[in-house]
Amino acid sequence: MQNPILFLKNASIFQRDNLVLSDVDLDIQNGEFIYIIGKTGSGKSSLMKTLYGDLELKKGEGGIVDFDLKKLKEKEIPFLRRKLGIVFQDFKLLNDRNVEDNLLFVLKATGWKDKEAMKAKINEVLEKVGMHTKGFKMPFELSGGEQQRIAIARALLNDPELILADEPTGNLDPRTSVEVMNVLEEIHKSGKTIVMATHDYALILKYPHRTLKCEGEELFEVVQQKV
Ligand SMILES: Nc1ncnc2c1ncn2[C@@H]1O[C@H](COP(=O)(O)OP(=O)(O)OP(=O)(O)O)[C@@H](O)[C@H]1O
Repeated sequence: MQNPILFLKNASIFQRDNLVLSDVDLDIQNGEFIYIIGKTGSGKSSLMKTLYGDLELKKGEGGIVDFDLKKLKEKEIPFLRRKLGIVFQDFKLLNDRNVEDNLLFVLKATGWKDKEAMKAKINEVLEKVGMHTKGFKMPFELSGGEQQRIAIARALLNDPELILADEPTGNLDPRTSVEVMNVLEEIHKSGKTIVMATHDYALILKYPHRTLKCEGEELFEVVQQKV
């Protein structure tokens, strides 16, 4: 078997000094789509934050896209995040500039210089999420589902191997959630690995994938019927 794109071994997840999850063992292979489910406060976001370096891995071992989470230094975090695409529940678009400039901002911040290459990349990611005609729009002129699609496009800018999506449909109505989920499914089919935290059980029944549950300070795999 190849090296996992993401693993945790005997890991404990903390918020400050409070233990949120203990003895977490996790192995995710390239190309998988994984759900992390669990009630509010069960630790889904804390787990995701540990994976993108927002919370320190204080106990246990962990690796993600060739970075050692245990040894991760503050100055390495931006480089880790360039290899990840991160999608949040609340989109986090910059409201003072249009869609294209939101994407341009990220490209420039991550070292892109060539204007034509940046333009082509922006078109490519907008095309992928079906938003290529909306580049001139301001974020507040878009619906929630459209804003999330732009946020997904933004996550794709640096060709990440792995996408971490924390409740990406949490602010969306059921129909819009399905639209956004279809976009994530397409991205998965193109070969990307996706880890998605959600408490939307309707979605995971409609789009079944390996599912891990946070409960009682533990993370364990569940079969769909018991979800
Ligand atoms: N910044 C913080 N400081 C201290 N404790 C926190 C912080 N953020 C979360 N917690 C606590 O950590 C635990 C896990 O929270 P977390 O946000 O990971 O849960 P969650 O499963 O993502 O919940 P939700 O579905 O509501 O987002 C909770 O008990 C929460 O109160």
